[in-house]
Amino acid sequence: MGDHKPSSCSPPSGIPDKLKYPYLTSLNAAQLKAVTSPPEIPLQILAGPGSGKTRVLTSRVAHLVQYHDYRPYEIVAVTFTNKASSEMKKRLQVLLGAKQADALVLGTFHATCAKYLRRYGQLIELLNNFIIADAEDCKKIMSTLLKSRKDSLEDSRMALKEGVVLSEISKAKAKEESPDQMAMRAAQDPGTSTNTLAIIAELYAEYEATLREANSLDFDDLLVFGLRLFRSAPRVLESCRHILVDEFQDTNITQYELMKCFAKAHGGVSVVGDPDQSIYGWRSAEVENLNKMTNDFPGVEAIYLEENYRSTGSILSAAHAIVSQDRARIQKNLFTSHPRSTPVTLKVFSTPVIEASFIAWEIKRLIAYSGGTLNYGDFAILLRYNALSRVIESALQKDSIPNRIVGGHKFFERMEVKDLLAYLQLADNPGFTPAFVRVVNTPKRSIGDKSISDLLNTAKSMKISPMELSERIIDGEPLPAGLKAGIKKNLGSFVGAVRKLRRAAEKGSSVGDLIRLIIEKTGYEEYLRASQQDFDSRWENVQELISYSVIVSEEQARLSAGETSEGSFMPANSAAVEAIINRAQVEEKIKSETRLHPLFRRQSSNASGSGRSRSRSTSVSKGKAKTVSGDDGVIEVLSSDEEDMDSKPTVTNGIGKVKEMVTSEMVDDLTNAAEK
Ligand SMILES: Nc1ncnc2c1ncn2[C@@H]1O[C@H](COP(=O)(O)OP(=O)(O)OP(=O)(O)O)[C@@H](O)[C@H]1O
Repeated sequence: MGDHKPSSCSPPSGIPDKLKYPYLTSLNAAQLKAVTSPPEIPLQILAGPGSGKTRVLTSRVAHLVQYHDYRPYEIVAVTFTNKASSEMKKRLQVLLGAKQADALVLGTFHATCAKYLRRYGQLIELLNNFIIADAEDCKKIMSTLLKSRKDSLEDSRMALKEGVVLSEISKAKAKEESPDQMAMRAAQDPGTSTNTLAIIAELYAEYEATLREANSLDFDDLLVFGLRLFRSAPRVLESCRHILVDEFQDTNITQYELMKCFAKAHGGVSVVGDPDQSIYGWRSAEVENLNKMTNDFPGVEAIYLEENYRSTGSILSAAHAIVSQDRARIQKNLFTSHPRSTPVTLKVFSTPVIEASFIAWEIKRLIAYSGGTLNYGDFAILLRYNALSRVIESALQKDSIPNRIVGGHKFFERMEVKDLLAYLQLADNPGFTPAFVRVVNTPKRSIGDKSISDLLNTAKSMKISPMELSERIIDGEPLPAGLKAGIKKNLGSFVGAVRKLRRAAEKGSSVGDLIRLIIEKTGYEEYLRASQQDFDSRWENVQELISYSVIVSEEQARLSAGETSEGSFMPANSAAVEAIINRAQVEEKIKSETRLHPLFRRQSSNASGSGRSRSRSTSVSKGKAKTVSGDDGVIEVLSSDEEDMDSKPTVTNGIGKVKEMVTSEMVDDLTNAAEK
């Protein structure tokens, strides 16, 4: 650690006169101790939720200025988000006045580093007019790099997406790992995913070169280059006498190193954090930084803020009963002067379905009990992971409780669920074009938009389905005019997978086994892993779909016991496939009540269908599966893509290109199948 330089104005001992420093009057004893702790003693403020840490942090800054006579520019205060820093600034403007508050170095780690790099970047050969590449810019760079490797990636059946590669690069930068070091890591650990890592390391090197050529820094570079600057020219931080870090539990290795650089000149450091609230492990946060600080800064003082001003006593004791089971946890005992109030209820259910029904029932009960003071918008349901939403969505829908998934899609609207259902639909009904469009190139098989539109156009002119056309091509029929010779090779694995699926279905494989077969024959798991950042969550959805199919199959078996299903395509499992698809359809029905998809509108106005009606609609009624009257049960499974297209303009652009080449009916199909 750097040498301690005594503060120019040593603090008088004891607690200052509160009347002279009004911000001290609203603090409790622990808060007061934290705010007035001598600035040269490294300080950890361990603050529980709702214990006033923002108040303490801002008061401490005010105290450094007003009591210890620090110049505002000698204080660096780092927050985790821009929102938090503007909130802090507002409060400091009140405490110190606008002029002094504006002179503080206040912002996120990224913004603070950017400030120093603009001023001193030339010391590390960085032009000070560098451009900060935002997420969209980075995606474009990576997309160009991936395109230039398209053939080799396809040869090795690798479907790398920009987001996945960028996320790996970001993780590497968070721990100061260079492209060469990443390549070494890949070489040391052989395996399939390591092969992917080796390619990512190469892309990382190319990505860095592209950024440097354009005099650009991405967000992570701001930290990496900041660190480089502060290490090679520590004098630029001479003026920093005290650094304060908010949400310290969420700092990563690079941010911790930055903090050390800021504290080096004068040793003044205060951090506020709560290890119990560390939620950014997935973004390289190192809760260990709290322990590291104890070693790196001798004499660290820890002050605990344990009085909670936000929650009732019951909520606090329930929370404590849970977190205190972590033996390695830094002990904190939150208390509150609020009453205990209504106890927290813990209910244990024998099945997820019963649990979900209870949740729906309880919401209705509480609304009725509140005499209208509560409504649906006042309830939140937290889930441990995404895949759990399926049962709960189902229960809420049964009880007509309107709901939305925050920050994601409903279960049956999720990409992976729709992909797998589309394969089932295609095996079941080869004439169903939207399913064909959705999965003919999923996972990637080098069948681009142009090839798909050629297939659709040719099939239409031959009055057959594109699936049938694909099968004929694979069976050796002469390639119709308008199709490129290479298409046969690329269609091979797709047709093969659909046929295997169809055969298994005819033999009566369960729906769960059919889904497993799709995954195996198409390499869907590997595809998801390589193309989706949130692979784990998506894979859980796949597992949930399999579990759901088992439940539905059992229900269907009970319902149709004793009935024969003569002439149906998949005798043993058709009703289950239907029921799953209809479940997705019901979801869509609810959504389309307010926003009808064009394709759905057409179906509604022409219920007899346009040749896309399901070949086995009879088996639905036989199996007594829940249907939506008058609609083609399958069309709607894909129609929720409209929402995805709204939110992802690049996809719309891609579709726009295809639209020029196909008929309007096909456009609807393509529109339905577009996603990602
Ligand atoms: N000493 C105090 N006396 C009365 N109210 C207080 C005191 N300290 C904090 N509060 C109140 O407690 C609430 C939480 O404060 P604050 O937002 O500063 O907490 P926090 O610890 O930053 O919260 P979070 O859990 O969001 O991190 C606020 O309404 C604040 O006004």
